[in-house]
Amino acid sequence: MLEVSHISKSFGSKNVLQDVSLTFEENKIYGLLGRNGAGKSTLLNIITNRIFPDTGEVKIDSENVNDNDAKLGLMFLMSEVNLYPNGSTLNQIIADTELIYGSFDYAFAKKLAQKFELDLTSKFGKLSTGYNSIFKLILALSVPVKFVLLDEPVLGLDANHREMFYSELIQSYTDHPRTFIISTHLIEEVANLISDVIVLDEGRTMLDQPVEEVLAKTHSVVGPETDVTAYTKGLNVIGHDNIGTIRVDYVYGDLDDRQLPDTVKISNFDLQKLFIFLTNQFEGSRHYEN
Ligand SMILES: Nc1ncnc2c1ncn2[C@@H]1O[C@H](COP(=O)(O)OP(=O)(O)OP(=O)(O)O)[C@@H](O)[C@H]1O
Repeated sequence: MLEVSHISKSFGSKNVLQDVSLTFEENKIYGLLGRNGAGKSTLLNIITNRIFPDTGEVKIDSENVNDNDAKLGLMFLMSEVNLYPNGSTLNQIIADTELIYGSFDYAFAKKLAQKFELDLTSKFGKLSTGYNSIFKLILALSVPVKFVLLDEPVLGLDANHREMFYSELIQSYTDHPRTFIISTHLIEEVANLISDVIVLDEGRTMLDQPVEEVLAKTHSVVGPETDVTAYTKGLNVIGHDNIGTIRVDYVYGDLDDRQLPDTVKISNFDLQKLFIFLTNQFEGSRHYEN
């Protein structure tokens, strides 16, 4: 179990993370969502000890990860930052990675390189943006860690390669279950992949729940405007659409046993819509978990 407790971090006068506490359980796939600048990369960097929080701590199985090689070796962070020398070949970087992590799934890495048509004798610095991501993803999926953290994993990948990556990730997870934390803006693409969703908003935890539970609380209420607004009065309406005389109210939360008029229909809506409405709400109506 990976635990983040009361993490706060400022850069100058900007509070980037404010009292963030999260628990990442074994063998789950977490989607870490948030608008630009919400603090996602900062959080992933703090978890993996690349930067340090002002307050709070990160623990794996109750042990602080700070300067703790045994615990840090259980995590791998793939991010936009290039940690590898431009002049090294991909094979050399793989060998170095094996040294750091103690072992490496060469067969799997080779299979992936073949599938993505990546030549492992290429120099790292010569890779295109997409292939730079592909190589780092191959590393992330081939190292023997318990926690794989992916920060914008599909940056620069074309649609075919993104599909391939998602299916390889599912296959790899099925073969060797472990915990994934995936920070992404491509919510629709990961919606069927993730088991739990975390939304960071302006450095605070807005949502931290299993996807199934979250979706069960989404209700789009459709019908004639007066009937819809009368029905949703007092409910947590987080957004609405008007299509001519038809109104859709988007409700997040449990519905009570109020009478549903015949003219009004209710169904669930998706994670991306929920994310947009939640992170667009007026300052005063935003609800945080901390
Ligand atoms: N080293 C730094 N020095 C100063 N400010 C920083 C530093 N790193 C991050 N920030 C600021 O912290 C805030 C959060 O950045 P962060 O990269 O964590 O957000 P993010 O959620 O990953 O955003 P994006 O989705 O745009 O990548 C931003 O306002 C950013 O400018």
